[in-house]
Amino acid sequence: MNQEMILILDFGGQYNQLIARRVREHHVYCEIMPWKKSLEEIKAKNPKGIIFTGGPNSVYDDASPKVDSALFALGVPILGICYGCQLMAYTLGGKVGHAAELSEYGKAEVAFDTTSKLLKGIGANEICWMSHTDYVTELPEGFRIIGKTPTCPAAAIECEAKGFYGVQFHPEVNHTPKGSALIKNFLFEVCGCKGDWTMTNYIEDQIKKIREQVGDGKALCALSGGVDSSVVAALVSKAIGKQLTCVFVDHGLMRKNEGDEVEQIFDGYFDSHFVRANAQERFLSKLKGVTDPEQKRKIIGAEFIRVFEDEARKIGKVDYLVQGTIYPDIIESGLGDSAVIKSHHNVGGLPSVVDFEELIEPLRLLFKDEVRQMGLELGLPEYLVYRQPFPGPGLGVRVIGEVTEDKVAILQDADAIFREEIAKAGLDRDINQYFAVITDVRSVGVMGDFRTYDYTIALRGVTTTDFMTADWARIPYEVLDKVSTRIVNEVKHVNRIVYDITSKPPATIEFE
Ligand SMILES: Nc1ncnc2c1ncn2[C@@H]1O[C@H](COP(=O)(O)OP(=O)(O)OP(=O)(O)O)[C@@H](O)[C@H]1O
Ligand SMILES: O=c1[nH]c(=O)c2[nH+]cn([C@@H]3O[C@H](COP(=O)(O)O)[C@@H](O)[C@H]3O)c2[nH]1
Ligand SMILES: NC(=O)CC[C@H](N)C(=O)O
Ligand SMILES: [Mg+2]
Repeated sequence: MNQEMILILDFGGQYNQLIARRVREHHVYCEIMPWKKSLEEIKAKNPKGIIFTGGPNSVYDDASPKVDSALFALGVPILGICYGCQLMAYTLGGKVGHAAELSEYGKAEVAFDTTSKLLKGIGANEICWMSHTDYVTELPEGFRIIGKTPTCPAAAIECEAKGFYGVQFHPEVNHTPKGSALIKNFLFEVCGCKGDWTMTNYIEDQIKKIREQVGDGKALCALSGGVDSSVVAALVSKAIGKQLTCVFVDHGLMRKNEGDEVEQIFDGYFDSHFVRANAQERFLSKLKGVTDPEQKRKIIGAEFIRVFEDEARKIGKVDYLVQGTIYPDIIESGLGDSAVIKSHHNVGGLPSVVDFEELIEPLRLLFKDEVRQMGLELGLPEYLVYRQPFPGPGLGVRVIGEVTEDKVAILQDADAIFREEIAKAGLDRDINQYFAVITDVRSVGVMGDFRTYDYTIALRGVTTTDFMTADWARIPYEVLDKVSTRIVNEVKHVNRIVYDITSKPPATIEFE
């Protein structure tokens, strides 16, 4: 890719993803790189500008992350944020102090010197969001102060001649209303970016790259019908057409009619081969008698791989495996110094087992909303692009206890009614994920003067942006009432409906 790019050096701050989002919002491409990368690797990226992120450490600790001072001699503009600002000042010969009594957390009004390029169009007094204890006490040579608060004398600094800027506050968060404007100024006024990052260009670049990589080889794509794998299949099929085979594994744990729907949509949809592997019985027999959630997940994950291997063998020699890995997947798996959040047991284990030479992951640097945008540009219909996520293990983690054909069928019917009513009420875009769960609890009911002893269905609906934390959705009572009435009337062996009102944490989104 030869378009202009900004490099974000990650020092372990909590908002690093947000910095990347803010930069890309201005149509400038950027990548996050761990601070440990060598000067050579940084130079090889040929960045138009570098942003140092915040971080939990203090620069005067010997063990804290540092940068090669030669970085400052590359002639590339640098913006340091919080720890990044302190690190820049420290490395260039300034001083950084610690003042526990002067810690600033939250909003502060910063008085700016608006003659600075970085502050073009920004007011003389603006609210900015702070989160620090250390601060720059002595500027390096050639620097001047362009922003201060009563407690922080160097809230913003610059060395215009070299294109070095530092801010003690966090311009990337929404609590700094003019933060986006400041980042824009850094990109356009300081680094001279043009803003040439568009999804159309990115798609073209990726298609070219994939063609070069694959040559006349063959590739395989695990296609679930979910957003990420659908978009990646659309992209790769545009690049290499018939050299790609998409394999959809129907494990019998899909939502009602979903297996047929996926087949209907994707068989012949792309210019590639499509295979539906009907593996319902294989999965069910492996899951017989198993009740432990982790064991269920492991069995499903392993069986996925077996099915996949079988399909790969039928196709012959396959050199490449296409995956819909997206940026948050990578960040959550512990890129740089950010903490590992959770490794879900899904089909991520495929490449180590099946013999592929290389992975193709063209979405690995995109955020979910960018993936959706790509899907739309590639012509995928909105209902596919805006689907709610559906976990790889499927209903296997929504049937509590042993998975049986009967319980799966009851759950599919109840879940279909719930989803139908949510859509009818126009709530499907507001609630980020919603589904039914069949609990392993049976209880006594009375229906038509008879005693029943049947299952309890739990409904779950959450609002979330990142799926790492979530709140339970305030679904209107009338909608819940309708769903409840319909399920107990239309689905046999269900006599009780409950609604889950826990957030994550302490609960998780899925029950298992
Ligand atoms: N039933 C399936 N058949 C084939 N591949 C699958 C199946 N379920 C999951 N996968 C593979 O596992 C990957 C991870 O699943 P994941 O649910 O995270 O992504 P997705 O289904 O593509 O998108 P979404 O997050 O919207 O559900 C998928 O991209 C796909 O490659
Ligand atoms: O592809 C997947 N494979 C899995 O094994 C898996 N487990 C949970 N999820 C989805 O991840 C999000 C967070 O789920 P939890 O709060 O239950 O951990 C929610 O969106 C879940 O649906 C999975 N996705
Ligand atoms: N948010 C940050 O980057 C904090 C930097 C440094 N640890 C401080 O306390 O000042
Ligand atoms: Mg999925």
